[in-house]
Amino acid sequence: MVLFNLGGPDSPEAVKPFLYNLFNDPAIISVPWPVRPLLARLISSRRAPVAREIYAEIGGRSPLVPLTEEQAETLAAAIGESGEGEAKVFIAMRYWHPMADETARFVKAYGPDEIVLLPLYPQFSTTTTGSSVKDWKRAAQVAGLDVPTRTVCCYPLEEGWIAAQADLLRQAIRKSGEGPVRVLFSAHGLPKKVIASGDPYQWQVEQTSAAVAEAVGADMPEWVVCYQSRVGPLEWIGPSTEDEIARAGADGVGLVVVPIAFVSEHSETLVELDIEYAELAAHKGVASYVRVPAVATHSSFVAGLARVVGEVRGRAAGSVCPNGGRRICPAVHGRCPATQV
Ligand SMILES: C=CC1=C(C)c2cc3[nH]c(cc4nc(cc5[nH]c(cc1n2)c(C)c5CCC(=O)O)C(CCC(=O)O)=C4C)c(C)c3C=C
Ligand SMILES: [Fe+2]
Ligand SMILES: [Fe+2]
Repeated sequence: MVLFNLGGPDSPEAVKPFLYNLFNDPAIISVPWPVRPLLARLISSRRAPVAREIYAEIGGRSPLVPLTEEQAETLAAAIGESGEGEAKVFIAMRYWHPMADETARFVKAYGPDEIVLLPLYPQFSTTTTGSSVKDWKRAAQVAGLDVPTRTVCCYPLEEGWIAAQADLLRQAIRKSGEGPVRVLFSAHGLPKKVIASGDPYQWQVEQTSAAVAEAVGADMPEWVVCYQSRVGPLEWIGPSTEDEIARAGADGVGLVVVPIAFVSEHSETLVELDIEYAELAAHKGVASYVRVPAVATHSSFVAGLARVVGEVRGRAAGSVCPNGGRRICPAVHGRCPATQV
């Protein structure tokens, strides 16, 4: 099994090459070669000092790889216990090490009889899962890895994932104390043109948020979906998390903020949500500000991942949609997005 995530710099020196890899991805910047690498060089040079300051707040490096390794170990143990048979779990990061080429060589040396590609992104986007799957296919070919492969597209409504989020949210609501509270489901944003070209991400984020709100049940306060982490000059989907924080201040409500598209902690949760947005909330007079932790190795989440893997193992090789393909994003696309990569 191969877990996909974005990856992050493991030292201050790695920030610029990590950003270069990110902006040189055609799924992130859709301009043709050779303009894209030139543009990527320019943007990564400009962004690096800002990004270095962000990572300096959390020790100069992203915790994403060690946290993903913990998820991999926990998932391997859960699959072992479920009686589904032996599973070795590898990780492949999209923009920093260990990247697909390195991982594909390790997988080849291990010699599996079947591979399951499992994104650590519950909602499908061409910019995340789509990009990782495409890169894996290239790397597997280079490594001479010719093994039946199943690709999980997404699991926005998976029972264990929803239960884990609802459990953590319920605890946070209890912590937030007296007074009216509003829940912000905050997801990483995307440029509007990505959504306009058929990306199901926003639709799936809304589906996840509604399912978590329903699972929390009677204790669920009013809630809204919003989008964080905007970079670049394009217009992004909204409302922005910053605007929602300002609105909460004006309305005199406290906030509980749920990272709804991230399953582990990294710069966008530990710096953006915990430092920058917490400061903004204080500045805007928001009565209280509680951030829900990422699901990480929550037992319900890991059990859910193990279930998704169990469902796709042994099926006909190719892309497998555990959500029923056509059913999951009817308003946005006709087929499972993973089959279109
Ligand atoms: C659901 C997850 C993510 C989507 C969708 C996504 C799209 C996207 N991201 C950028 C630009 C940047 N992202 C950066 C960091 C980053 N992004 C995600 C996830 C999604 N990105 C994660 C998990 C991280 C954190 C990495 C870590 O800390 O380990 C960064 C770098 C940090 C910074 O400079 O602020 C950039 C830049 C774009 C342009 C985009 C969609 C087009
Ligand atoms: Fe991002
Ligand atoms: Fe699908």
